[in-house]
Amino acid sequence: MLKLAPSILAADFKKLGQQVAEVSEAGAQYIHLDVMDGAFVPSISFGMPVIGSLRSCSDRVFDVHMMVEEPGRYINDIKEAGADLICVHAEACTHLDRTINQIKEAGLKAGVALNPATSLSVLDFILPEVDMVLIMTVNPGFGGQKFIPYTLDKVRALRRICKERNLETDIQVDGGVTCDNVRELIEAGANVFVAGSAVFKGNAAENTKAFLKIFEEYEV
Ligand SMILES: O=C(CO)[C@@H](O)[C@H](O)COP(=O)(O)O
Repeated sequence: MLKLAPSILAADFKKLGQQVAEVSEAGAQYIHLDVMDGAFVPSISFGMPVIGSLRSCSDRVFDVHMMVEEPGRYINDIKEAGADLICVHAEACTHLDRTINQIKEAGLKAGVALNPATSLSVLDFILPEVDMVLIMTVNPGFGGQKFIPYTLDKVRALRRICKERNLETDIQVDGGVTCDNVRELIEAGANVFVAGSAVFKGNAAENTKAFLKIFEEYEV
């Protein structure tokens, strides 16, 4: 199933709860929450208190993207705040296997994220252990960036590897995703689509529905 994960980084923070409720009611399956520490990425966003206070605004999957050095330090706190899925960067974990296990032992879905230039080979051994791989389609740290075209080949290659290994791993893409390029991403093999600006700039409910309408073209 194709899923939309609106990234609240692009939402109007003055009315965050309302915006999260709007995209949830419009049918978005996930809410994407970008946690940034100012070290792994240049910017600082928000953390547990914000995630916790948004939890009552939506019953959708809370998909927390940790752009944080050594995210293993925060797994239990993020779970307590209301996460359903935690995605950590391979580049930010000295002990990726341990961190993935921490997430799973906490009873949450586990994802691993890769920066655009990071090779898929880092997934060789961990792939069967994760529920989702996040292929960054921009360099992480900011919303509103331009999609990096070579990441499409990376998505294609990862879907091929998953098929060869008989794995139904979710492939999430994040950065510069719009209604104009989402078909190409679907055809490349992605099935979870993070969109910040393309959802929250303008009418968030209408933009959500526009993505979901495109997804219907692919549902059998
Ligand atoms: O993780 C990130 C940025 O690091 C993303 O989730 C962005 O928030 C996506 O924003 P758009 O490119 O869709 O505006």
